Amino acid sequence: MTEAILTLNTGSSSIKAALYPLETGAMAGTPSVRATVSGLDSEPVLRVMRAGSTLAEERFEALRGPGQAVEILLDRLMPLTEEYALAACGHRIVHGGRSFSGPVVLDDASIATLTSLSSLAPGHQPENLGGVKAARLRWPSVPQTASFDTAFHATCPAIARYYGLPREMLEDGIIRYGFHGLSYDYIAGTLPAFLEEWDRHRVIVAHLGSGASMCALKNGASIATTMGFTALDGLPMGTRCGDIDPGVLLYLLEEKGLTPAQISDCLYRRSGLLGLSGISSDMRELEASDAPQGREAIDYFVYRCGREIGSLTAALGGLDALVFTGGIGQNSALVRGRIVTEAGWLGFVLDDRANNAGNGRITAAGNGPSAWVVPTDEELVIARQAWQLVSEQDSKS
Ligand SMILES: Nc1ncnc2c1ncn2[C@@H]1O[C@H](COP(=O)(O)OP(=O)(O)O)[C@@H](O)[C@H]1O
Ligand SMILES: CC(=O)OP(=O)(O)O
Ligand SMILES: [Mg+2]
Repeated sequence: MTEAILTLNTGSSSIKAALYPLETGAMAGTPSVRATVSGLDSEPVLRVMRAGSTLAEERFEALRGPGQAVEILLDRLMPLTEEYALAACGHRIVHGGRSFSGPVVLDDASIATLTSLSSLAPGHQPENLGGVKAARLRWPSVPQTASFDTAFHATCPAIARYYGLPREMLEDGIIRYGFHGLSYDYIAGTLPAFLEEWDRHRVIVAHLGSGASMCALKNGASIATTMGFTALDGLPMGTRCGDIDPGVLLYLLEEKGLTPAQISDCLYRRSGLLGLSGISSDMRELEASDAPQGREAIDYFVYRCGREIGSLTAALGGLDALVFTGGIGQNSALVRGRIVTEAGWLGFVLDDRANNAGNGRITAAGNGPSAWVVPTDEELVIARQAWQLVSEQDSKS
C-alpha cells in the first residue's frame, strides 16, 4: 500500500487539509487530495478536490465553530485516505512559545505544553489542538506531528523580539514570536526561482489573509515581522485590531468596566475590517460594497500596510522585492495595486495588466524594487516537516 502524509491547517476563516502520497521514498510536491472549509465566519463551504477537479462541494447555513468543521472535513476525507497507509498526520500549530523552535512528533506532554499556550492564540490554538485530538481518535497508531507558525522567526535578532518592558518580563517569555511562519518558509523557498541573487535581496513578504502580517527576509531568513507575542499585533485583519496603544486596553478595563473576556472578544472577533466597516470581515464583500465605512475599512488596511512596509524597509536597510500572498494578497488586485502605488516612494512602478492577471511580477521592469504575487502553500511545508520527522524516527529504530 502506498504511504501518504495528511496535513491539517486550521486558520481563522478556513480549514485546509491535503494528502501527499509518498512514492518510491520521495514525497510528492502536489497532493492527491485537497479539502477545505472556507468562510467559517460567514457562509461555510466545504470543497474536496482530487487531481485538480472538484469531487464534492457542500454549503452550510452555519457550523458550530471550527471543531464541527474539522469533524465534517475528516469524515469526508476518511474514505479517500483508505487507499493509503498514513505515515503521519501533520498539524499546523500556531503558537510554539519558548519551548518549540522546530517541528516535533506530538505526545501527551507536548500537547499539554501547547494547550497551556491557548490564551496566547485563542482563535487558533484550541482549534489546532482540537484537530490533533480528532485525528488521533481516527488514526490512533499514526504519528501526529506539529509544525509551528512561530518557529520561522527564531532567526530574528534578539533586539527585534524585545518589547520595552522590564527585563524580567522578557525573560519570562513576553517577547515577539511572530506568526505565519509556515507561509514565510514556503515563500522563502520559492525566491531562487524568480529573484536573481535572491540571497542578497532584501525582501518583504506580505501574507494578507483573514489573519495578516508581513515579514522582512534577509538571505531568506526572518529578521523582523509585524505580529508579536500574539497574532493581534501589526496589521488590521478580518476581525482583529492590529497595532493598538496598550493604553486603550487599560482605559477599557478601568474606565469602561469591560471584563478581560469582553476585551478579548472585541480585539480578536469584533475589530479589524469587520469592526471598522460594520459590514463584513471579508475583503470581497467590502470591495463589492458602496458603503463609505466599507471603503474606509479598506483605506485603513492599505494605509497600515504602507506604514509597515516603511518600518520593515528600515529594519532591512532598503528594499529589493515585495511578495504578496494569502487570500487577499493572491486574489485582490485592488488591494495589491493600492499598496504598491502607496509605496511608490520606494521606486515601485505598478504594471496594471500584470497586477490584474495576478501571477508573478506585477511591477514594470526598471531600477526600482519589484513586486510579485506568489501563492503560498503552508500544507506543503507541514507535510515536508512531518515526513522528515517520521523518516528520522524510522532511521533510528
Ligand atoms: N477574490 C478575492 N478578493 C478579495 N479578497 C479575497 C478574495 N478571495 C479571498 N479573499 C480574502 O481572503 C481571506 C481568506 O484568506 P486566507 O489566507 O485563506 O485566510 P485564513 O488562512 O486566515 O483563513 C477571506 O476572508 C477574504 O477576505
Ligand atoms: C496566525 C494567523 O493569523 O493565522 P490565520 O491567518 O491562518 O488566521
Ligand atoms: Mg491562514
